[in-house]
Amino acid sequence: MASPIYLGVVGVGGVGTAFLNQIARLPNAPQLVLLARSSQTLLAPTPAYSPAIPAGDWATASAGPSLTKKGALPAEEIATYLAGVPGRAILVDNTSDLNLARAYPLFLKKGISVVTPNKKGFSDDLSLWKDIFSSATQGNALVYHESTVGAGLPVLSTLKDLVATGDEVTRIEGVFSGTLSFLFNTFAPASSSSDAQWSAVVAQAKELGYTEPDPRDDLNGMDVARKLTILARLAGLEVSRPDSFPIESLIPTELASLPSSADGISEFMSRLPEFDGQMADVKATAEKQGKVVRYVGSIDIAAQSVKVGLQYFDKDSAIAGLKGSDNIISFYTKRYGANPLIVQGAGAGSDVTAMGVLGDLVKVIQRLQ
Ligand SMILES: NC(=O)C1=CN([C@@H]2O[C@H](COP(=O)(O)OP(=O)(O)OC[C@H]3O[C@@H](n4cnc5c(N)ncnc54)[C@H](OP(=O)(O)O)[C@@H]3O)[C@@H](O)[C@H]2O)C=CC1
Ligand SMILES: N[C@@H](CC=O)C(=O)O
Ligand code: NA
Repeated sequence: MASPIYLGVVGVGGVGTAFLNQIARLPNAPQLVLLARSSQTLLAPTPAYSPAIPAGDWATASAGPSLTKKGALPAEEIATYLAGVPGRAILVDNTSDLNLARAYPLFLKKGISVVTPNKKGFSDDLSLWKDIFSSATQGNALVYHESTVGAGLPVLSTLKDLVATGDEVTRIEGVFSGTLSFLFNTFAPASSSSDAQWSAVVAQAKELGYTEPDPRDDLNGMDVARKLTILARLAGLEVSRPDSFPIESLIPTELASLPSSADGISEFMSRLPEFDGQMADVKATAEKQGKVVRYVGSIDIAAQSVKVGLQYFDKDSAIAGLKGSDNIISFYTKRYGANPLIVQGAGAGSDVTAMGVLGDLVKVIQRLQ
């Protein structure tokens, strides 16, 4: 008989909330026994791990007496709790926390599978990447992270299939940031004119839930660099760190040293309008050449090079014509020849990202049973 599956979810922000709403509508969903945010943890009482937490109505249930409430728990304690379930356990990490990602090997060695849209663990030191996958093998657990690149778009599954079936991937290129796509498509559209100020569009992208918890992680190019690091590693390149190649930042120099705290984010957002002229100049330079500016990335496998930054594009090109938060990712391979395999669609947003996380969860459940 199949083992019952139990779920621990960390993070109930934009993606976490959309994920919980989607799983609440899933038939035969696993039992949700742990739900944590930065300062609180909700647990199904042990030893029975019952009653479970209602995914779609956890806030109401947390006010009642039947669930255990604690403050923030260290990763070790979460892992010990999940390792004790009477079945198989899966951790869904819907945070962007590097420290939690650093604990994935601990979870995996205990047999707890990991599903996450959090890029940090897969794009930080190469040693962590190796530790994650060797720990999964050791613990007979699974790791899925489709939403770390292109949100819910089938980017990693496509690349893995190309590699696993023996195709030779030579180049991967495109637009990898939903936020930067939205910013440039709105601020410098190819098919119309726009009076939008850069800072106002940045605020809009944050409001729409496209940005990282700290929008500077999008504007400094690091989010794109992390995605390219993940893709390059899956394609076989041993990229040591996401900052091991040049990354063009769109953060005004004057604001570069603000602290990475909540206050630092607020000060950055409130002072950004002072520097709208800088991005207006970039846009005007492209326009003088009859082009538009876009933020793109590329990986050349043979040359072992990764590039991240601004480029000018003809107004009738596919990249210039993207809409909303769309990503476009082209895989050049030996089998596909001169016409790349292209994946395109929304590359940010809570619902599409949560879909990628839930799709991974469904795959893990199928493989564990
Ligand atoms: N938004 C998008 O379009 C996409 C997002 N992603 C990734 O999804 C992840 C989540 O993004 P998003 O939902 O937008 O972010 P949010 O900032 O909306 O939510 C983050 C959540 O994580 C919680 N959290 C942060 N640190 C910890 C911690 N140490 N322990 C427990 N909980 C913690 C926060 O707690 P609290 O509620 O207490 O603040 C919050 O609930 C990120 O890794 C992001 O890169 C990937 C693809 C697309
Ligand atoms: N902030 C990211 C979210 C998805 O990874 C982006 O804008 O692409
Ligand atoms: Na994806």
